[in-house]
Amino acid sequence: MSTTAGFTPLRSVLYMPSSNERALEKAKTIPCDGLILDLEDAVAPDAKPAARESACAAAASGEYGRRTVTIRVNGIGTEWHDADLEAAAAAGPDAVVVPKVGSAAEVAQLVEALERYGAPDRTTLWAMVETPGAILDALAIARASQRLSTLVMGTNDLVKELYAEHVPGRAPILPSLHTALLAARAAGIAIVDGVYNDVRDTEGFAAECRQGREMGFDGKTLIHPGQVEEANRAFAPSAQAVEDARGILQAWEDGRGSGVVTFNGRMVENLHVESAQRTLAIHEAITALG
Ligand SMILES: CC(C)(COP(=O)(O)OP(=O)(O)OC[C@H]1O[C@@H](n2cnc3c(N)ncnc32)[C@H](O)[C@@H]1OP(=O)(O)O)[C@@H](O)C(=O)NCCC(=O)NCCSC(=O)C[C@H](O)C(=O)O
Ligand SMILES: [Mg+2]
Repeated sequence: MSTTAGFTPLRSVLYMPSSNERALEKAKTIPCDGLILDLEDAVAPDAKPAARESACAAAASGEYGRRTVTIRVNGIGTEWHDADLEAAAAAGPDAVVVPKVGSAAEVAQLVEALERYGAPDRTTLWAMVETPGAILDALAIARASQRLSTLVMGTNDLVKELYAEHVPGRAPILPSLHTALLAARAAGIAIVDGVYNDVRDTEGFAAECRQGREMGFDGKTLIHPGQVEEANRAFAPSAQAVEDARGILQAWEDGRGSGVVTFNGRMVENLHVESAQRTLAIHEAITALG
């Protein structure tokens, strides 16, 4: 995991079935910010024990460089959950991703289990919010533990549970996306958007990245290496945004002492300075990835 001044880029977080050895190998060269080694939906029941071993070996290998490496375990209440969590805790990935987290009490239960199984302090918890109950309890979930660092949208399950439909623009789930975003920001944690299922539809994917960025997501979860480049571009500050941020800081510096200045004809107050500083911190963290 690569972090600059406490900021870890999560523009592109790629799922891969942990049962797919080729994908696990290929991931070492894919320029994504994060990996989710999946044990849940992408792995058939009879392949789960072997996939668990492969995911844990990969996470413990140290062969994924600067990428944030996570393991998605099977959900609470499934026959695989306890063994997944115990093995993942011992492997010590950057995070353990838990699907279908439903309440703050479940977060507390997961954190207690990670500690009981000896997970290193560096291993955080990522909670997937993908059920109606999780959306309605999103703030309590997001604030439930210091160990919870990230919310992950599960938009396939959400659409399924709502009896909704996948449509361009995502109108049926926008209230849910906003609610989860509000919760993450109120709790001061990261949040990544859901996946785009049509790996051939590059235009639709780019539009959804743009929408996610404009809403405030830190990045997007992905299902195919071909989606990485666009997500990295969409969730990074543009060259213009970086230039503007530098200009705002300079204008503020030049007008030292006054509570309001202008930059390119636009009003600049302290809050705009804070946004500019955040933009530059993100830009520096991304640049440091090399
Ligand atoms: C979607 C896929 C099944 C498509 O597979 P395929 O048609 O085989 O892809 P390609 O032939 O284009 O693959 C080209 C090469 O890239 C490698 N590859 C493909 N996908 C990945 C990947 N995700 N990570 C790493 N490498 C990947 C292939 O191995 C090929 O390599 P090579 O042979 O060397 O050329 C497939 O992309 C796939 O399985 N994707 C991941 C599916 C997944 O993990 N799903 C679960 C998570 S989504 C979800 O559940 C979200 C949430 O819970 C919700 O509710 O929304
Ligand atoms: Mg799901």
